[in-house]
Amino acid sequence: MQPSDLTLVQMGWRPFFSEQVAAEERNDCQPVRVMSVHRGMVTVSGEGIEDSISSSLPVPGGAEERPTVGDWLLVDRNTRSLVRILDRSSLFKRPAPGDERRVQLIAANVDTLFIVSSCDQDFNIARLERYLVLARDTGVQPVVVLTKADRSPEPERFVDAARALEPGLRVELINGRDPTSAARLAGYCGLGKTVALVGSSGVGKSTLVNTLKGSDSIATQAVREGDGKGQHTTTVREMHRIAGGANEGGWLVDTPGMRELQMSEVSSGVTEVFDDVTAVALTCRFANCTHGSEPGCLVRAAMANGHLDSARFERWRKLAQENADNSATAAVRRNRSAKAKTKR
Ligand SMILES: Nc1nc2c(ncn2[C@@H]2O[C@H](COP(=O)(O)OP(=O)(O)OP(=O)(O)O)[C@@H](O)[C@H]2O)c(=O)[nH]1
Ligand SMILES: [Zn+2]
Repeated sequence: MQPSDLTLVQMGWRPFFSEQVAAEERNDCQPVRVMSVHRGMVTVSGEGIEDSISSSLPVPGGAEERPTVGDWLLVDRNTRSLVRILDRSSLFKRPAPGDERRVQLIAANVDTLFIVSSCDQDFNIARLERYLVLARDTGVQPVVVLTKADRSPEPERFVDAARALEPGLRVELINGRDPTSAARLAGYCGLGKTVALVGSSGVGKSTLVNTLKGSDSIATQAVREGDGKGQHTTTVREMHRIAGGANEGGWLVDTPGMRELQMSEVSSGVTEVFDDVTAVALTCRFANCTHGSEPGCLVRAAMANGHLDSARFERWRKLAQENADNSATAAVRRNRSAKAKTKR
């Protein structure tokens, strides 16, 4: 089925977006969702429309005012030109490769993040914490998906370790190659829901994507697209329809950048995921304590008496430092683009 046959609700349209569009605006404009992004162009789907349009805004905006995968756009009903980008419910971004001072948008309007790890030597608590920080900071529901359950003699051990990370954290144990087993994830992939996957190489992300999508493989999902010069190129779609009975399926974002996310400007996520550590750190009587060798440091005292796990404290310190370093670079970037704007 082509997305153009789908209703807006099936594509993920909900009150959060429709409330942003005034009644009179609907006479001239219609909402479409970005399925993939290419140089200067985006492929979009809406009610009765599937097209490739220019990604330029009528008035160029800031670093985040560019359409990305998963975005909802308003386009002119007649010319199909981009009018504006609707506010996002969530946004994944990262420093642009090769130029850390620029920001690259990865995906927007994601509802759920599958944090994929396998029940083997790939399983790593620090890595799960990193992804949890990202999910919390972005405001996306995290679900830890443990693959290769069929290969581990004691898969429950991994489930317990993951559950211990956060009270109420969703953890699902599956065999990604088995559709019946992967169906445990159906609840997160319902009507119009958008899911993205993160996880290291080889844990089974592509396998899961293919299983959730049903029969067709990623490689066969190509979109024919005009490049504006009359020629045609074939590009890979980055939003995949998830198989679901009676068209109740959602969407899977599978864009390469999603797999290489970094920790930048995620302070609130760090605080939330490590609330146990930050709570102890707040009790420390020195405001600028490094919790190193300062005499009387309460964080070190908590570690000494077993109230705080020192390994977890170290993981927090590393992530917080990395976030601070990357956020400083991001601040420079924003400063620079603000200056460029006032010059215009
Ligand atoms: N037994 C078993 N094998 C699996 C499972 N999930 C994935 N595999 C296998 O693990 C290997 C790697 O899976 P991929 O899906 O390519 O992993 P990936 O995360 O997409 O890796 P990258 O593309 O490198 O990021 C493949 O041989 C899969 O068949 C599972 O649940 N059980
Ligand atoms: Zn201290």
